[in-house]
Amino acid sequence: MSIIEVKDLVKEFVVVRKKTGLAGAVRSLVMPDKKIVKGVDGLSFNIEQGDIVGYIGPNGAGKSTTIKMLTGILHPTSGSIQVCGLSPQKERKAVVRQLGVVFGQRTQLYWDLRLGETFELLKRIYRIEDKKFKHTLDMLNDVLRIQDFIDTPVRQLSLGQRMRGDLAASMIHEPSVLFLDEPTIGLDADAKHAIRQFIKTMNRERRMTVFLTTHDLDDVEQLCSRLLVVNHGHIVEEGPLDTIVNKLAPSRLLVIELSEESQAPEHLRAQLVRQEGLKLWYQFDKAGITAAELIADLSGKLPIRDLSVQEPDIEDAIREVYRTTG
Ligand SMILES: Nc1ncnc2c1ncn2[C@@H]1O[C@H](COP(=O)(O)OP(=O)(O)OP(=O)(O)O)[C@@H](O)[C@H]1O
Repeated sequence: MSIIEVKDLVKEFVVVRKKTGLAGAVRSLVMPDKKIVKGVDGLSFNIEQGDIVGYIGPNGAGKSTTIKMLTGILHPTSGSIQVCGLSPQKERKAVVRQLGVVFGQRTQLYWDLRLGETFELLKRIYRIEDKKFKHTLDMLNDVLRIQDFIDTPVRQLSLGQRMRGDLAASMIHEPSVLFLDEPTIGLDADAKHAIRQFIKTMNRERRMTVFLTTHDLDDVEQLCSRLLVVNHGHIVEEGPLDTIVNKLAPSRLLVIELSEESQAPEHLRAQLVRQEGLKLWYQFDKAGITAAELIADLSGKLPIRDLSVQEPDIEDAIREVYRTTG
């Protein structure tokens, strides 16, 4: 059984269009002009335990709406969700014990409490015994280095410290699934690195399943074993990042620098697309020939001084998915 199962999920929001002016306001009250907005529209996917899945899509694609339904905050209009074999809507209390949730744009911490007091409060809410609590906090401190600011009120924490505090708080009750909605947004390079290390460690050592939404493709590259690309509320691509990029942008470039001027040879499975002075660019498809084979073929015919292989741009490939499914 998959740890998360989503089938034919739909979430409709009713939006009332406001009319302008006093007469318009009165008319809106008597006869509201209602419009249905589909936040999620026929969404289906499964996630296996221990996966780190990147859930990506353009603005307004339905990512946050999905996370809110998976964590029981929102009720679907139709369709079914199972998380750890439970319904987040019907068995919310039991599901919440299994989940950690972090929203990068909004803290879950108590603004007026010190970070350590927040952890104490969560300990009581989840009824965690002293020994286990101390053990988990020590482990979280090892990875997230929260000890330095554990006595600081949450309102005074920097964004990076707050984010580490949020992640620690989401892990206090040792959940089996962690939902992260843009966990690295606005963070500097060091803080991003720390958060990514934390996610990798929790996944490796505790087999924790991670469901991650992000607009930062470095998060995706460094963390995710699998991607779900959502657009207009349903899945438009899925699979490992490499597979998606290879499918959309199969060409690579071999850039060769010559030691002396030479006639560039033709090649059956690569195309000479550019030549400038001592520099040559050959375009080739990974499925047709490997870079090693092409280099071996050309090195006998050309005086090569230096070379490099340019992989396709991941952002371009992902933008292409959004464009073609938009
Ligand atoms: N409470 C709401 N009332 C009305 N419409 C909503 C509501 N919440 C979301 N929507 C609409 O549902 C769609 C999906 O929104 P959602 O916030 O899930 O997108 P997202 O993929 O998380 O976007 P972003 O990357 O910008 O955060 C959008 O069209 C949005 O306007």
